[in-house]
Amino acid sequence: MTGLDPATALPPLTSGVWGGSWPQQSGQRRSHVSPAAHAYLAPSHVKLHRRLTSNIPSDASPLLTDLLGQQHRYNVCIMAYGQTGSGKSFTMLGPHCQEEPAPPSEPHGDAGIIPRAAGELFRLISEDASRSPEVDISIVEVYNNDIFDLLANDSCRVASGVKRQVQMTQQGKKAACGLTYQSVRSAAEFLTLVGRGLQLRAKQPTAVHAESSRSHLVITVTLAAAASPPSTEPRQPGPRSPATGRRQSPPVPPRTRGCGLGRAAPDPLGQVHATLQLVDLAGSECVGVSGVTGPALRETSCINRSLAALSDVLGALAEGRGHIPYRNSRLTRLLQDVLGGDAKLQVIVCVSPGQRHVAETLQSLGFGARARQVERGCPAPRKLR
Ligand SMILES: Nc1ncnc2c1ncn2[C@@H]1O[C@H](COP(=O)(O)OP(=O)(O)OP(=O)(O)O)[C@@H](O)[C@H]1O
Repeated sequence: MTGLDPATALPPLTSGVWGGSWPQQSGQRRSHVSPAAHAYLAPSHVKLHRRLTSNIPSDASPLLTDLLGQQHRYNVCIMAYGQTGSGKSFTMLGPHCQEEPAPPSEPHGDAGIIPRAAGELFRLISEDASRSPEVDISIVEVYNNDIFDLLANDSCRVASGVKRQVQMTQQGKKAACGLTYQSVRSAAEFLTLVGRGLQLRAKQPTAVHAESSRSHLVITVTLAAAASPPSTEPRQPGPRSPATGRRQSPPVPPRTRGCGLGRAAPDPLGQVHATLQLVDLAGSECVGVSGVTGPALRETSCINRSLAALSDVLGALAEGRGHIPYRNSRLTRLLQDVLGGDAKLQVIVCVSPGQRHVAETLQSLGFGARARQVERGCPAPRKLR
């Protein structure tokens, strides 16, 4: 545990949703960002997350309901932001967040947003068997301003731990090409894949955090019309995980897509109805405090630069500038569609209560305030076919 300093702790911060509602019809105004889409503006959702309390927001559920709405559907992105060691991975993945996340055992327990979202997603899907979408996930990390596909079934990766780099496209809204998408049919399968991706995620001990994530983790879930009716054949159970003892999913062949991340759009492999992105950002870091040198220093520099680019994008969106600097970093390029596009975006700001982290805390709160000021097009709901 890091970043905690009870002796000098600041008074508890209030936890709550800022600007968490969508505008009424009368309050809507047109977007500067995507006028062609005739989108309407709505505040980003920004939540202040306080450590050492029941700190896992359990209200990802309404967003998932939007994702699978009966009448309309929206793309959704939930991201955790904060200084290194402030609890982002704990918030997104839950305790033991370097391993396969555990499904929530109780409603107000410590399970992270990602296992909660996975459970809720499949619960909602099971409620309406008539419209069972095909659920695919991709997992990438942005490391040293490069994008790596953590699900790539690459013999090179198995042999040497080298991850496959994903090429960026030059134009259009799609941010990455050639990503591996794996089909999942249950929350357990979903979390098994997340666990697999996490094993490859770059980590490095620093003076602030012994298991500091050195990359931004982006999990993208796409929901598409099922290509064929669900099979009635009973599925063979998979082998048990040696680490958790839970059953693993039997292997489903992965596939790659020409373009993976982005807003719901027709796709060569099926009709994508909605996209959910779950983002555990790497932590902002003061080099003097984290004490990193050598390659870790380069990582820190890339993390800080990409977070600054993210902040710049939010600033430009908040001010309604004509040019939004998405291209200044791969992270913002990858998240372009959810930042300036038609997704519902929830930002969770993680802060440490320690007095010695007050500068970073203020910086993080500034980021949250900036995100909250962003007013984008109220997503044009996706009509169901
Ligand atoms: N609410 C909490 N209760 C108990 N322990 C927590 C809580 N939040 C975070 N921790 C612990 O604090 C440490 C740092 O948390 P975490 O790894 O989530 O930070 P982080 O913000 O993701 O850091 P980095 O950006 O460096 O990866 C971990 O050991 C984690 O288990």
